[in-house]
Amino acid sequence: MAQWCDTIRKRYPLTLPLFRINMYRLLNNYKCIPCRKFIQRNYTMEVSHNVVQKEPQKESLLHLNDIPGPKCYPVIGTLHKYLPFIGDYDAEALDKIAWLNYRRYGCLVREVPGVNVIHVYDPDDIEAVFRQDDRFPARRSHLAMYHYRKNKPQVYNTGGILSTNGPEWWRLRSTFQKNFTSPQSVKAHVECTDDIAKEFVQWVHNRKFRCNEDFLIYLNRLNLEIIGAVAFNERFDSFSPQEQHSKSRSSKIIQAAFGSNSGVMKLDKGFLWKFFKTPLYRKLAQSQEYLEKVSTEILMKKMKFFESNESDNDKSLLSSFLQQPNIDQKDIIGMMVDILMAAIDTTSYTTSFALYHIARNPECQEKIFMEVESLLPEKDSSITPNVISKAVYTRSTIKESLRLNPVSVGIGRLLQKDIALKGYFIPKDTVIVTQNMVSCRLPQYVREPLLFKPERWLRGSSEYENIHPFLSLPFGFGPRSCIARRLAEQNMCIILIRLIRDFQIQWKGRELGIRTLLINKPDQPVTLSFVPRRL
Ligand code: HEM
Repeated sequence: MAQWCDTIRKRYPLTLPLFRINMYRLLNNYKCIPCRKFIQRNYTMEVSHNVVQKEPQKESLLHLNDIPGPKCYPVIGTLHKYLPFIGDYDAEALDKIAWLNYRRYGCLVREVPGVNVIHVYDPDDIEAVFRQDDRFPARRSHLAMYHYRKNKPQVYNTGGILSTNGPEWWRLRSTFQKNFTSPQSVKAHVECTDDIAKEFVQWVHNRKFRCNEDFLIYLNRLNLEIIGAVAFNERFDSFSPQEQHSKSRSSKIIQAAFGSNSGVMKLDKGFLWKFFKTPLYRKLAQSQEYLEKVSTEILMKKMKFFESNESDNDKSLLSSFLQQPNIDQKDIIGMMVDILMAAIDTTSYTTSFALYHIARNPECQEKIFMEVESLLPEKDSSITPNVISKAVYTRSTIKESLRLNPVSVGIGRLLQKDIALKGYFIPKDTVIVTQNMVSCRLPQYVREPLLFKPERWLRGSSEYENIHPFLSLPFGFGPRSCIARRLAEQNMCIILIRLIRDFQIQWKGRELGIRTLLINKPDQPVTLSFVPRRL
């Protein structure tokens, strides 16, 4: 204890002058207990990180309610922080709130927007959260969508893989993931993805972009085409003039995927939709209905195709789903809707940020080009799984872009067991949000964290850094992590290789920030220019 007090007295005047008076008052009044709390909150790097406890001893730990955070009132908890005019938190700027919370309260923060939510910033603690030996890791999210699907038993068996927890989630996950995760089945989609990427590059050549156009619109269309082909063996013809119309099928799917995703977090925080159909709930329901309709049509078509025994060349995920014995049509419809919801915005936003960083870092762009040129000496050489595995620099560019701009600020978990973090007792059923996006930008974890440096991920490079494995988790972690990680990384790699092989890309906008709508959306148009390369 004496050593801890010395640590505070030595370091505190330099680092936290504003809290000086309070600190000494606390030390005098409570001897070393506040000292312990203080260190737990602020100087956690110096305290033992051995936080993974098999059975945390509740009596010797601090209470959850003692975790620092915004003031909590009866009934409304900390929701007042999000109220217009009264609160200073903006629900579409969760990254900024996370910064504010970190600076105000330290690396473990408690908010109560209806339920206890603990924000975790230290990668050692993030590891402790994910290393719990859960059979069925759970999230408390997509609550309204779960409610909507459970009230439609004629269409769905469950709330779907995104929103369902427990053994029912595992039934879906263990069945569907076989086709998503095995390296062989993912590699089988390289050829068709490359064909679509080639068509897209040709379209960009012909299109002659104006500098103020939002490239995201077209990345959405591209990713709809790719996921349509890979998952359902279905083309949407999204780049045809008639499909560019806002009432076309492809436009409506893209709108419905966004309409489903964008309301999730606000609906999770609210509860009125449980009693009557609020406008946001109605928007979610309409979006889900449209995705259901399209999925059902595609499924029916595919089943007829199957019956006629013409499906031998069909390598789509849907074709393999239809051969699974322990799922039925309703499970498949749920999964198809989840795929449409989860695939388009995530991959398009991630690719937008990658292009943004690459365009703003010409040296990095040149290195990618050199790599791509050596792998594809002719522009129309095919991309193969071998090319992707050798595109090491391009892949580290994607990794670095996801470090700075992950699709979600962090990962949510509903604790399945009691745990201890930083000397606090965190009971089962508490919601944890790991704040990876903020932590990834902190200098104690990454050197020059705001610089875009793919080399920091490259083993063998002089700039390689041994980054904590739980710092950047863009696809989550463990059995509940993104089911399509390999596929998404492969798709992005193919898109980048194709675009950079043909164009020099320049950024024409201001600094790109995010709107946090479950999936972090660029906060302004993605304005790029594409200068064709001569070679
Ligand atoms: C760059 C692209 C993508 C990123 C960054 C991403 C990221 C994520 C993250 C962070 C999660 C939550 C993981 C967790 O809780 O541990 C997740 C879950 C999920 N993702 Fe992705 N994703 C991407 C693309 C896709 C695609 C293309 C699909 C579908 C084809 C997809 C389908 C899913 C599904 C179904 C889940 C829920 C898994 C479960 O709860 O068991 N994702 N994704």
